[in-house]
Amino acid sequence: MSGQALVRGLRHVKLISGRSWKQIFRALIALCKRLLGNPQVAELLRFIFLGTVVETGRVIGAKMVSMVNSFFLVKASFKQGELSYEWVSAYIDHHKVWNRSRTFRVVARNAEKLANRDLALNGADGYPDAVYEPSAQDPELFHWRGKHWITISKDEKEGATSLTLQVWSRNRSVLDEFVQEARTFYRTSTQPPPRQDYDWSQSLIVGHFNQADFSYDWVLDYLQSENVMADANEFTVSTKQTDAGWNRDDAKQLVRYVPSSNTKQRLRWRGIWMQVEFVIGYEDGNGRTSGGSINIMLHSCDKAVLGQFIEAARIHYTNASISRVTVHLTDNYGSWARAVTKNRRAFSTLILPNGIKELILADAKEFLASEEWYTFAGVPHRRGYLLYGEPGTGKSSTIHALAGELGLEIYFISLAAPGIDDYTLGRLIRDTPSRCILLIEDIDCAFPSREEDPDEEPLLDAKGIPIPREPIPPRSQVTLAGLLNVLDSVASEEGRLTFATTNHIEQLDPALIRPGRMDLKIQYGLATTEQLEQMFERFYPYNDEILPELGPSIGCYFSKTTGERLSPEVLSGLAKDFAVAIPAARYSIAQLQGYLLNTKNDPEGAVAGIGAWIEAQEKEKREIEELKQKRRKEAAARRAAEAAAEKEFAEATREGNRSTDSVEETVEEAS
Ligand SMILES: Nc1ncnc2c1ncn2[C@@H]1O[C@H](COP(=O)(O)OP(=O)(O)OP(=O)(O)O)[C@@H](O)[C@H]1O
Repeated sequence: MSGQALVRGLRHVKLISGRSWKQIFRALIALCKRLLGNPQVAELLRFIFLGTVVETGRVIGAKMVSMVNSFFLVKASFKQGELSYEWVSAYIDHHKVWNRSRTFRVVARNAEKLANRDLALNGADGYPDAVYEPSAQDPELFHWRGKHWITISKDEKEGATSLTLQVWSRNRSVLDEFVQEARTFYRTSTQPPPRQDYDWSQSLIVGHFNQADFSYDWVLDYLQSENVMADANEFTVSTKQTDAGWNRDDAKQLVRYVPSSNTKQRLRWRGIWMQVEFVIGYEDGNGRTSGGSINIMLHSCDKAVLGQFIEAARIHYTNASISRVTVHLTDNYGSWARAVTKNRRAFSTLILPNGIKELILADAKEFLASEEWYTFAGVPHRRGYLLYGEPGTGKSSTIHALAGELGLEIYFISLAAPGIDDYTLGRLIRDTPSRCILLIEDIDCAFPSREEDPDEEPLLDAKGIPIPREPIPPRSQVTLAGLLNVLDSVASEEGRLTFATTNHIEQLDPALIRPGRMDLKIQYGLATTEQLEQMFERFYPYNDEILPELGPSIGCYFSKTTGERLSPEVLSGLAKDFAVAIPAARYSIAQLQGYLLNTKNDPEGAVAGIGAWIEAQEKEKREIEELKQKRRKEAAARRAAEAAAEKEFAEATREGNRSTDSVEETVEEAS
């Protein structure tokens, strides 16, 4: 439009002000005619009209397509991280939907473990195979059950994958059936589900078992028996026999495959898939691990299944421990750490003076069997045993053998262990089950001690009066009051056998060993002649079933001089010679066991060499005694010198004070 036309138009607008509507309308029509007469304006209006028609057509077309879609298509999307994604994904993999695809991501995997092995280029040379994994791609058409067409597309956005299904059907039930079938396929598949990092606690049952809890041991043991490591490919190789691992029961196996931290294994248990995650704890200064856990994700949302699993684990554990004794140990933080299991020690292998073994066993059995009586009589159902005496005389061995005999687990507490104080001791005891053996070793370390040595020079003060010695502070943070509290607590009333051992009964407070806390006190002494004879017979038994031609074996020994097999009579004679050759109550069984281990297959040699061994022992004892005497004398001389120096200093100070006083007096007199 030219500038003149615009000016003319505006002039016209001015003219219309104050006129009637009819005149205004006429003026507008005249203006439009004049504008339409302009070819550029006419062109612009034509464009606007055409654009409006095309856009309206497009919108109507899209609306119609969407109407048709919603009429003939059912659409569903599945997002990775959801269990439903896994169902559909596994199902379409199984139906090889992606095999016709032409867009892949090539990865290196062990083809044997793949659900869709057809997508792998098998090598079978022990090296990973090239595997074609379907990647985000154009939709695939899947002819499901031969009658329904489903378009499947896979999208990857910001690392998250989703599947979109479009079912070509008027009926939504086709989609329902498809999802249902995928779900059933996944649940019943013999192919392990892929390892998952997602938190599915909303849809599946997840159980956490902490190392500090006893259920951890049950579950760990059970999982090993169920061969949970079968599909693992990440291990920590351990040669430590205390580490529970794969091949644990094979004694010949030198290395064990312990699950690596945070590895996830799949296991099918009674038809239900479960994913097991091992979280390995940290190792404390004593080489024990704590803080670990086992997390189990059951492919079920029935809580009862978890209960059944735990019960199965518990029963398995109990059965397995019939031939073994479980010892629970504490960690540095005052909690029960993982248990160790030891082979059961036969009660018959204990060599104790006549009747002692039988007495302990009968007493413990009677106690366990009389729970009702205790309740009836209103007496706390607990029993305390104090085993005291020289080191190496069989106190700990008795408790281990008894635990095996009674099928009880041992809860071992060392009062001197770091982290054990009154509070943690109480907590530990509360956390033990009823019917177990609570073993408190070296109970004396909770008390201040002072080893009185009769030969030691008494320490005298300046006036020559003996100074009482400072008691050596206890090695434990547990106080007597704390210990008594724990022994008397309600938690100790549930059929628990408390065993305490000490080498120094004289250091124990009488309150601790009174009946009710320590009901049976048994002294363990150095080996008697009778025990020595029994010990020899245990080391060199005579076994009729072993033929001499089979060579030396347990129960078959040959004379070094004649080469003949030693008869039972000869062995019995040797046992007597051995026992009388050793002074009674002079050596512990542990010491003699050490000696006999050197002559395991040579009973004659054991008897022949015992004299020299005793001589060496006595010589060693004498030397130690002499060294002790020497140290004592040195210490006494040092103390005497210190006392003399102190005395001299005190006298010099007194002398100095006297002379100062006399100088002051002289000065005063002079003034
Ligand atoms: N009376 C015994 N019968 C059988 N074996 C024994 C006996 N005494 C000691 N032994 C053997 O000696 C070793 C040490 O024994 P044990 O640990 O039971 O002694 P202890 O009295 O508990 O010693 P400590 O007071 O030092 O703890 C074990 O290998 C055990 O087999």
